[in-house]
Amino acid sequence: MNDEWSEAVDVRSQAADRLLEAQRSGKPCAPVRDLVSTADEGYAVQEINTRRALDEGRRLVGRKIGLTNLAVQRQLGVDSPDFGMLFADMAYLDGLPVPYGRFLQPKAEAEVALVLGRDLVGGPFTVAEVIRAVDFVLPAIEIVDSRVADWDITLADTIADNASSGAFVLGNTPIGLRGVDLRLAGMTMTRRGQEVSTGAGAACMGHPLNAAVWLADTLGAGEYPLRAGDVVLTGALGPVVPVAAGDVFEAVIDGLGSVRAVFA
Ligand SMILES: C=C/C=C(\O)C(=O)O
Repeated sequence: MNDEWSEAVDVRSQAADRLLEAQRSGKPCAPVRDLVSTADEGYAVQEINTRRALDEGRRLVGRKIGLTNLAVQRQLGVDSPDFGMLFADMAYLDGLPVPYGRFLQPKAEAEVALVLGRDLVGGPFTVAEVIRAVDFVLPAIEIVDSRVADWDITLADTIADNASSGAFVLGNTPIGLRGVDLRLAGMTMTRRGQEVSTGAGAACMGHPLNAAVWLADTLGAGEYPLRAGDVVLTGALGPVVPVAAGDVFEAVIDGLGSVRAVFA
């Protein structure tokens, strides 16, 4: 290893350590953009903490796609999608308690979740190949969280921070893609009965399957391609909403049904 290379590795490890310590201590940290500035560097940091998670025995069960919605990009001041890893311990059941205390600064967003029945290795993929790989679709609430204080994030910060992922709740009624127009599917999310976010499938890169093709292509040739059984959270359909302890969110997506996140 030359000096320049080992210095880059060291800097990325420092960024990964800072984010992991924030997660473990429950105390948000400073952004990591003093250490990493590009998307690629952010993914290198994310991968360090992914390896640590896998080494600890956490099970990879899917991916989230983030920043697919122009409104969300504007909210966060970024201009491209990204992805993060979903582990089994991040999954909660529809309508059952989600422990508020596991998050630092949680926000909720409603999404279309795809569950794959086939691997998507290699690529690039056509939309037809991705459709054939989707076993079923579910409504989902993703709880995003940032280890970075006050959500003061750039694209590199959020990518390094596992795309600001926190947890997710899936609906319980699987629906086939046949006959569902995800582009036109409207979404309404309420908090304690009050409407707080609305949108439609088209808000997610024009169609949630476009986001899925982007993800499959991005991961297909890498170390962690999409596999049969993986959950893919395709990205927020409407504005992201802050969560307080005791909140109950319900998201309804036309054609897919509903899902509830109940914060204990
Ligand atoms: C910061 C996270 C954003 C997302 O998860 C999203 O846009 O879906």
